[in-house]
Amino acid sequence: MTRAILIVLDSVGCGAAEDADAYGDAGADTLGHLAQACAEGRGDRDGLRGGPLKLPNLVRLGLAHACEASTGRPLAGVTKPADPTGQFGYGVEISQGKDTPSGHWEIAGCPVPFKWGYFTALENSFPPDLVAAIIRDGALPGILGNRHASGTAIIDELGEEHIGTGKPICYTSVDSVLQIAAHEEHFGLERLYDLCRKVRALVDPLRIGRVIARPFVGTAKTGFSRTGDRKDFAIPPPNETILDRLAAQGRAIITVGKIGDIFAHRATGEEIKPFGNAAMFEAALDAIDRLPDGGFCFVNLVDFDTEYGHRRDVPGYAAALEAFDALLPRLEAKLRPGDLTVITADHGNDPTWPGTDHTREHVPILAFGPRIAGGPLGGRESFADIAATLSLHLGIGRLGPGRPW
Ligand SMILES: O=P(O)(O)O[C@H]1O[C@H](CO)[C@@H](O)[C@H]1O
Ligand SMILES: [Mn+2]
Ligand SMILES: [Mn+2]
Repeated sequence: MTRAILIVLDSVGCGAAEDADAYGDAGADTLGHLAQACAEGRGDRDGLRGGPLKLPNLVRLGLAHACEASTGRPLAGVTKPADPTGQFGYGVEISQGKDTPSGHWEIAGCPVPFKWGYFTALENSFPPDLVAAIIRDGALPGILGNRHASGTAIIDELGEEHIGTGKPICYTSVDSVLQIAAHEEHFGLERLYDLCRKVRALVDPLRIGRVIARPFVGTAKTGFSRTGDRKDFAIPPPNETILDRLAAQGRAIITVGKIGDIFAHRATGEEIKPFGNAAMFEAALDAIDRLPDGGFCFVNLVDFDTEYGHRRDVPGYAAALEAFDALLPRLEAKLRPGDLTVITADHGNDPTWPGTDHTREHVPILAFGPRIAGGPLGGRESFADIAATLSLHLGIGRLGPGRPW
């Protein structure tokens, strides 16, 4: 029997998609622009990192080849090996949107067949009847925000007023999200989760992908910071995913990071949710040790997106990728002969791009394992090719509309 390990590097896109223009993202390129910025010295930060982007293990597996296949341009400052040891290519998203659920569901074999609802108005983003229902169902004195915002900026701006008034901070973005920030101590964490559950029910008819609890701590004096207790309340995937098929066949499933939230906890097996990429990587290593034959380990590493992409932090993004790269050999050392590991991403979040939102991009696909011969996978017409390949590898019958490689 074989095992499969799927790692999503959240937001690590590799070049604008064919339809990026429709999203205002023509020319975006998370990995390409990151490498370019680092090669030009814009990725330097004292005490953190400096110089060109150094990803020797990912590049050995074929990352630079995958990027070049996607964009037609070499990754700046990165030397490509003659023969990558992994299978390498890139994926094109067929689902609409450029957010986490669409990307992950399509990777898992379930492209999104409908259009998401969005709150498009930059100010007064939520319709008055929704605001009234949130206040009523949440027994709230009112809400703050009610606009498009960056989550770190809006708690700096409204955190103090939130503490003083007891009104939670509600905001959105170009994604299909309604986010609620509230102070863990003054408002209460469980109360915030409870409010999010109520709001989840209110926005179901609007096809909003996620209601996201954004707890924070601190004071106006010390500054406010978000905690690791973020929780996403997603709608469930509309069709069968590889997780559903595996669970139905009694296979072992271990999910690490926010995978449980993204799939609305349906067939997500043993969920492990530590805080931060490093802790999640350790949890993934431990999961691989414990994963029995026929099992599936599905990991999301979110810091690239949350901590660095949305914050447009080039040195931070580069350092996080380099840290992941440095850990990869420990994962490779744990693989057994029948294992297949796939590393990919769910969308882009170009840290050099205007604004603070995701970017509609291709995603890199790297596949490797002790008995997997390296070579090109080309451009895959859907992220669902990943689920198709993994399902055949695991012997559960070809899953979803994707084409296996
Ligand atoms: O600025 P923060 O709160 O991190 O928000 C970001 O997080 C959401 C989920 O990824 C995105 O839609 C984006 O708006
Ligand atoms: Mn994401
Ligand atoms: Mn994001």
